[in-house]
Amino acid sequence: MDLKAHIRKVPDFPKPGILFYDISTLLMHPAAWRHTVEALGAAIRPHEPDLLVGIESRGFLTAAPLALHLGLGFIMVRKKGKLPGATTSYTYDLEYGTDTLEIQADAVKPGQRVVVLDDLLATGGTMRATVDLLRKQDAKVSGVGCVIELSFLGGRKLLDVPVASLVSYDS
Ligand SMILES: O=P(O)(O)OC[C@H]1O[C@H](OP(=O)(O)OP(=O)(O)O)[C@H](O)[C@@H]1O
Ligand SMILES: Nc1ncnc2[nH]cnc12
Repeated sequence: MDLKAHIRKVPDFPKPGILFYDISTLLMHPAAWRHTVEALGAAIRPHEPDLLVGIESRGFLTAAPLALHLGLGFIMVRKKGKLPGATTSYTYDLEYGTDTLEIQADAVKPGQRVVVLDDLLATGGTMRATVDLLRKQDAKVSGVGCVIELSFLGGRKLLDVPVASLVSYDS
């Protein structure tokens, strides 16, 4: 299956000069989306996760069906202030300013193996911050996965765990 044929490229979104890789067209094609979920499942199963983690918001679309497919629980990592109850948070640097991600404090038990999913890996900052957040909660991050990797941005260099991606763009 040619997944690239189902990923729409939108020039100058959300800012001039950015080429946006849009999974909306992939989500609208059930056969291609099923293939995507199954292929990600095959790629991350060897990491033997106890739980899957999705990063708000497009990471939820990726991780939640995959968790059902693999028969695993699913955990949300959200932007600050969205999760009820006690949370663990992690603040990281952006090009300008900072951002904060949160997880519910009781979501992962110490030592549990987790795999983190997102739709797309670009600079790797979001994925790296999520891995650090999970480690703050003593989770064992056994790998990460994404549908799309923008390899020219070098995101995987920020990560010290195996990275699975289904399609890669090198420019
Ligand atoms: O590797 P990075 O440079 O950190 O970029 C990748 C992140 O950017 C996008 O999310 P975005 O912040 O646009 O949020 P969304 O999923 O809610 O659209 C994408 O879904 C990843 O989470
Ligand atoms: N070029 C891009 N397309 C879609 N999502 C992104 N997240 C970060 N960079 C992106």
